[in-house]
Amino acid sequence: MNTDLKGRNRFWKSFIFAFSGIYHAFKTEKNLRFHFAASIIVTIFSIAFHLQLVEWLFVIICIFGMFSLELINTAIERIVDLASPAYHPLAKQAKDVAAAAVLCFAFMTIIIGCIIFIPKIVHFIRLYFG
Ligand SMILES: Nc1ncnc2c1ncn2[C@@H]1O[C@H](COP(=O)(O)OP(=O)(O)OP(=O)(O)O)[C@@H](O)[C@H]1O
Repeated sequence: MNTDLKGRNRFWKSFIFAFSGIYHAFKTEKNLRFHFAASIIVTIFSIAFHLQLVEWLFVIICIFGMFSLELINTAIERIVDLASPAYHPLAKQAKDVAAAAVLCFAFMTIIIGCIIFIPKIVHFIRLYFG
């Protein structure tokens, strides 16, 4: 019973720690705030264009995937700053490779966004202005 309660406390505490991580990253990383603004705009467009279920799934994967990668990138930056405050070529590689992972995912989201939204935007323009 006692260990049950301890386990449950630990479970909720891990949520609180995770949310404080999100809060810290949001406060300090302007890229994360940019992604947040972009994801709100994409969500508004998704609602306006009445996306199909599969399209919504791709949009959700892109939004949350981007946030997750950006948070991991922030964690790597902090670890590198802690381990190597002075310049070191390995510290540079670690930060640059982590940033490259974010960039790769960002390219993927742009391609998926173009595949989903360009035909809908073209259809909209033809319907109302063509
Ligand atoms: N300790 C270090 N040793 C070597 N190169 C570094 C080190 N710290 C940063 N760099 C290089 O400088 C770049 C910018 O690092 P900086 O810490 O200013 O920004 P960041 O933490 O990578 O990104 P952000 O601006 O999103 O916080 C890194 O991508 C890396 O190439």
